[in-house]
Amino acid sequence: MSIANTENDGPTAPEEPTAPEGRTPGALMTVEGLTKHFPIKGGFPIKRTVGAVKAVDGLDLTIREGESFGLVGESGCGKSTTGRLLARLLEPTAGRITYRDRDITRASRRELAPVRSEIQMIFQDPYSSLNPRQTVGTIVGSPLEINNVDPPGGREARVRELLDTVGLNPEHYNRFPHEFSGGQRQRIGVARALALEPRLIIADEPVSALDVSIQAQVINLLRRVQRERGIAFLFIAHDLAVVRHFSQRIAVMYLGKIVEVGDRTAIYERPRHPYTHALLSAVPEAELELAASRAPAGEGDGALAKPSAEPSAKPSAEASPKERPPRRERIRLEGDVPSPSNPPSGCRFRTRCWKAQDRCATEEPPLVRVEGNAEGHLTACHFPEAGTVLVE
Ligand SMILES: Nc1ncnc2c1ncn2[C@@H]1O[C@H](COP(=O)(O)OP(=O)(O)OP(=O)(O)O)[C@@H](O)[C@H]1O
Repeated sequence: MSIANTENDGPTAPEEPTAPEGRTPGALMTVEGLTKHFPIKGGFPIKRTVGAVKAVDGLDLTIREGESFGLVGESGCGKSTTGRLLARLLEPTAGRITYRDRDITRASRRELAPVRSEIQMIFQDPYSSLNPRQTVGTIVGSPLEINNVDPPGGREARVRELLDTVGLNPEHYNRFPHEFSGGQRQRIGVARALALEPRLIIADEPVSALDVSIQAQVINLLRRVQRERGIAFLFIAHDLAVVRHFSQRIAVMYLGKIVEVGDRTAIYERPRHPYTHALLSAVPEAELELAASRAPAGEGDGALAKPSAEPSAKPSAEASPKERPPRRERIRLEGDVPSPSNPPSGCRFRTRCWKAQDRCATEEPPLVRVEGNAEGHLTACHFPEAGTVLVE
């Protein structure tokens, strides 16, 4: 997709997300060995567990205060399940989730109540995620009501303010979801997610169901609220151009596991895992450059990642040809993601990997910093790519 900067970011918006109240940015949520196996039932007349869908299978990651963390991978890799586990909408099979130094893995409903208000979700489908029988005012105000929050000035005033924040007319308070377009409905979802002033928003493919032109507007809205309010985001997507546009750090997921994680520049300019390389090569170069030219500057950003207030079809003028990342070899990934109920032994990607050798079938590669990787750039591969591969 191409990104048009149609959302007004506002002249006073800071360029980088900052932790609110001057707190030092640090770990907000840490996940260790997170696992979710869905049982497969079979047999007649008595149904028994005959297997398991290993949707998430030993995930380690950290989301820092105020950062936007991208999680990408093909359909069926376990991204949505991860998002729902982190929001504690699903019970993990194993592993640990720590939120602000508190282990919330097995927290009871009551213990979770204060955490739930700090962690909000935005869903993919703006049609099914809003109750068609409720007015916009009721939908956006429901988190306030459920949590018994009475903001100064009252709930209605707060909801109207939220509608204004997300670019909707506060006068539409009494309208119903069907009276809005897809993009506007997603804005309603964003307003609802903001109602309790969350610290973390888990956005599960928030623009995938929208028209390309509308996608850009919603992404720019999310970027703006992230920057202005210092909210951490877990941004789930299969589209690498979109994630680059939004996230400072990115994890690439394959069949329930993270295969590579690093800051944006490392992932896009020096991918080491063949799967990351393949995903990147599926995104047209022009889109990556365009997304890069619009991405907010952050740690590890290269010269391409200068924010641009004006939409432009060209890469950033600051980037000399020498500084631009070289073009990548095109790689066509054959076949589908194997079944998570019976993942390949060793490296799970080996059945689709052009570099696979015997060792890949017997030994699972750990997620580690490999030679030549920058700090924080981890790769799970026995035979990592040498860096960016030039075309011809
Ligand atoms: N409730 C469930 N019961 C059984 N299997 C499930 C359940 N939810 C998800 N799965 C399976 O877990 C695997 C991972 O699904 P998940 O939706 O997390 O992947 P994803 O990467 O988000 O893909 P998509 O982009 O298509 O949503 C899939 O094989 C899916 O069929």
